[in-house]
Amino acid sequence: MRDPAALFGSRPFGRALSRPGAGRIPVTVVTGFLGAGKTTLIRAALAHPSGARTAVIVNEFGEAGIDDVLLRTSSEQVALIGNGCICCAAKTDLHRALRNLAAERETGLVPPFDRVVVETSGVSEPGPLIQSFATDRTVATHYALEGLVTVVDAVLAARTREMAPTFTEQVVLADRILLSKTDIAAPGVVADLRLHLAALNPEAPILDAAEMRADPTALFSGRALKRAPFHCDAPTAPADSLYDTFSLEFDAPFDWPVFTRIMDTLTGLRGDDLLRVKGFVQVSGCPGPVVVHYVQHLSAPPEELTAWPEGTPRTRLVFITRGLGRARIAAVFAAVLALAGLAP
Ligand SMILES: Nc1nc2c(ncn2[C@@H]2O[C@H](COP(=O)(O)OP(=O)(O)OP(=O)(O)O)[C@@H](O)[C@H]2O)c(=O)[nH]1
Repeated sequence: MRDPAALFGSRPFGRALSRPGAGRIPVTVVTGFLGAGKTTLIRAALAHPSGARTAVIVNEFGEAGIDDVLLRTSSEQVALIGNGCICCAAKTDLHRALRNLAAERETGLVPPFDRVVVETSGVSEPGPLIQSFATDRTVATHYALEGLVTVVDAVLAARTREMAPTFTEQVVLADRILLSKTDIAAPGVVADLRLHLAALNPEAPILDAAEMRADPTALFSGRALKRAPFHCDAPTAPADSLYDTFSLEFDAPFDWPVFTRIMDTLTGLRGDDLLRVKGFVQVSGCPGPVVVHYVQHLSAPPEELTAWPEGTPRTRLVFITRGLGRARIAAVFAAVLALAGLAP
């Protein structure tokens, strides 16, 4: 591995909204639509020794924090903020988290850290977030925004850009674009996507997320931050109004085949509208939770953790859908469980 410290390095980019100065803490913002691979990227970066003194701020869109639990295994300092997007209304949560982190760092209340990574929720508009680094005096005093990295899902990008305006904003404002899931995308799709992304944002290098995860050196080297192209004085439609977000919890453990049948039914019937499902499943015979991820029609291989991270073992699933409410999803769970002779 080359010098991985450059991943979080304090070398400023040429033009920055707040110029990194002595003592300021560099901040890297990672954005990308729901399920694009932001947490996967950050976990990989934190797993490297150079990521040891990194604080992570996670903004999750959903009722229950899943990413923060996964990231906690890699960083000593993880803060979960809000339950929604970081946009005009919610950015104060980010300010508060950054201010608290700075204060706690000075008083030694938190383990020492040299840099901060902010994982935005998949539906966040990054413009107001970037702007806030220049407009909030306390934040600007303590922090220097180093870069905006946007992760783009190579399999689902075409579909996502049709349904979500935030996708385009995330690409246009990026200093680095990372293509994830190129390992499972058709080569022609990847080539077309590269052309589309290059047309949207000719300045940002388009890199492979898997390569960045293996060797993060090139991720943040020597690019200028773009200036946010708009102001947030005028109220914008809150991104979360486009989506239904809720969680479902179950006390009884699932038989794995029954759980997969439920999820196959859901993705088969309404995969287009099932934007994101993630969570911990309590599976009969497994001592720890099984971490599951679904992004529209795609499901990832489940990951079994050795122990429950917190609290009583129980299944906890976060859903982010387009027009599918809690009751409809719960009905599918109930129907398949009933077919299997089990009560929900
Ligand atoms: N095959 C493949 N899967 C990937 C890649 N990157 C991420 N994934 C999978 O995609 C799923 C979603 O990844 P996450 O890292 O949780 O995505 P995210 O952007 O943090 O998701 P949200 O926070 O919910 O918006 C997980 O199952 C990952 O294992 C990749 O490059 N290739």
